[in-house]
Amino acid sequence: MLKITNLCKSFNSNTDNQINIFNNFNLEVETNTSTAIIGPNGCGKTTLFNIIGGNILADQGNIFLKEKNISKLKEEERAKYIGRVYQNPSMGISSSLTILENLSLANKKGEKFTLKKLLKKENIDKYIELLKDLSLGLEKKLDTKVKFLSGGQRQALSLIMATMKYPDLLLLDEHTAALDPKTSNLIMEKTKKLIEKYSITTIMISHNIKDALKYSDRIIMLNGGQIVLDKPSADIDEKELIQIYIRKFEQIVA
Ligand SMILES: Nc1ncnc2c1ncn2[C@@H]1O[C@H](COP(=O)(O)OP(=O)(O)OP(=O)(O)O)[C@@H](O)[C@H]1O
Repeated sequence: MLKITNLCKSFNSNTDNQINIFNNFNLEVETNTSTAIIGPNGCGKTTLFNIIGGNILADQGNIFLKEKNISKLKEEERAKYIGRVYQNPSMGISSSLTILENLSLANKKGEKFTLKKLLKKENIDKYIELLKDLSLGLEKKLDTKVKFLSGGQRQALSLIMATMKYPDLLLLDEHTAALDPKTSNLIMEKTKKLIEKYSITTIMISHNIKDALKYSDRIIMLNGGQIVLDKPSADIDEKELIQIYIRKFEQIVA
């Protein structure tokens, strides 16, 4: 359902600082699967997400989502089909707006709206149900500004905002990396629940090998803009994967 063909991307092209990230990169991801992408710092993971999400354009190549070529669509148009949660709990969410306002904005993603229409509380029951599902008590804080929420609460809210329009693809960019271990586990479990509930095709970037294996069907290891390992998660255990990682990169991120 997601198909990337012959992707090429360089930064600072034709300068002394040219960085070649992807050179004829190809990837296919099946519908309703969960893929984890691991790989060392700077190997191109976030760049891949930025290209899929339309934050940056590829130099060459095509991206098909459900057979539709989205390569030339603007970021706002792709947002109708693609949800994203970032590593930084303040990205993808407006700190100075309330929970209700953020949810209302997410609910109108990809649509034209007026401010009056946006703030209409017509969908409040839906928001309350979604928040109740998180079991974090956020449904009682609809009028609280997001800047007063903890990192974990923000990531949970970001998850709801990224999935409430049932995207064809969910991109999780190290979305628990800034959280303490307990909160990280909590958010991973909430993520799993949401993905399963809505059957969302997901790609997750993680430096946490354990989580990558536990929460995905497929593991892809990237290096130098190339896939150097591609296996069903069930076919590899944590120890083996860490050993491969060390062998390939001579560094460990467990
Ligand atoms: N807009 C940009 N302009 C110039 N160089 C960039 C830009 N975005 C990314 N890069 C470079 O491209 C390379 C890949 O970056 P990217 O963020 O995709 O790596 P990553 O695998 O996500 O790393 P990490 O695990 O640290 O998040 C890095 O060398 C980075 O400095």
